[in-house]
Amino acid sequence: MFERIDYYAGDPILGLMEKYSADSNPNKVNLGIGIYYDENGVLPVLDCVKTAEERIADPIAPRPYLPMAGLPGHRKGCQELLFGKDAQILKDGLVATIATIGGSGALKVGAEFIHDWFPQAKCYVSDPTWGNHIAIFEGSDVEVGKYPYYDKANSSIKFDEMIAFFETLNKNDVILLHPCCHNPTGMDLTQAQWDTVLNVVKARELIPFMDIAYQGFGEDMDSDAYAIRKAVEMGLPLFVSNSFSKNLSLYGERVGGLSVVCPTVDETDRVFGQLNATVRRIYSSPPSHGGRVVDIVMNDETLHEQWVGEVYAMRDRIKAMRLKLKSVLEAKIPNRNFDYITRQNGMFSFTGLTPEQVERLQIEFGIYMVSNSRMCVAGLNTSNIDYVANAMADVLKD
Ligand SMILES: Cc1[nH+]cc(COP(=O)(O)O)c(/C=N/[C@@H](CC(=O)O)C(=O)O)c1O
Repeated sequence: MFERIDYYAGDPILGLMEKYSADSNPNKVNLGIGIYYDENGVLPVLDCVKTAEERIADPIAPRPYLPMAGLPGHRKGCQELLFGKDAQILKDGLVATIATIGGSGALKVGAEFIHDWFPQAKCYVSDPTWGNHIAIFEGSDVEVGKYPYYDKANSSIKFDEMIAFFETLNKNDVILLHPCCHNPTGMDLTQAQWDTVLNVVKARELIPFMDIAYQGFGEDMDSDAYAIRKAVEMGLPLFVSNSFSKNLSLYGERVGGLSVVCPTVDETDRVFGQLNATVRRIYSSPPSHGGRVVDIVMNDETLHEQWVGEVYAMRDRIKAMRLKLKSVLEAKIPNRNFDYITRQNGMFSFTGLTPEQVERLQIEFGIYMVSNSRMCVAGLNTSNIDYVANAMADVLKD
């Protein structure tokens, strides 16, 4: 019956977790999946989340279905985080926002919407990008192309090539953009470069789809949303998928959002309705527990302030690990340039190691990175960073 079904080769990122868990090496280090671990190598529960959880637990309430769009407070939290608390478009009711099953669910609903209502559109992703971007859009029968983005040889962005490529695209083509903390390269555009990109988007009437999964891990909550708010200022139509997995450390609660900025209230209503219809036919409604945590943390002023501080502490620890790794590697291999480690932003560093070197790190040292050479810097801490740097130096020297 099912003998013709293909075997699943596994996911290049999630599959690493299983390998890592099964590895008996006492020195093993997980630099694979984009998860924030604290200085003790533990996945933290944020204090603001603990408070929210206590409020949810006492008194414990029934668990009815949520609306297809999720809790209003979850949706409001997404909107104010992305566009700014006092954004005019929020006052004018020009943003259709739904709570989703993580950022992945937001991308899926967005891809389905594009497929249904912009059937001629192709979606272009950065080269390289988070692998699941391609799988999600192709899974919704949206043709996916790649735009030039990362220059491996110079650890830089192929900016002119990228702009020239965007200028060849057709009206309503979608370009999937990382507003901050690019996955997997960590290389972000400057604000001036974003202005140039958005001017081309406007001129070519492209559809910008911005996927922000690490807001707060780059510079700060507002700076990390620069591209989003600039697009709004320019009056562009805009899709934004956001994830609370990382910055609320709520990975398994599957909390995120999808927002669509529209020109008129009537169009916002139409889009909001179809987003609901799309949710209904895929997963019907989002999970309630995570939604309630998001609602409480995002809308309680004291907890929101505490949350921002906790995200910045995670951000700063990652930045400290970048500085330390760079200095240790520079000391060990003085003739090699490691500036890229501190020029990159957010959780990831694109180390430029070859697949063979990545494999050696895994087999000989129990150090797990993604095969494309992406390292999750948040997996480093003062206890393992010298071990990792020494191992990297070993494989780089040979
Ligand atoms: C850019 C980006 N967008 C969306 C997501 C999905 O987020 P979620 O809210 O968990 O559905 C991830 C997850 N990235 C990490 C984990 C994964 O691959 O699923 C990663 O890149 O390791 C991203 O890196």
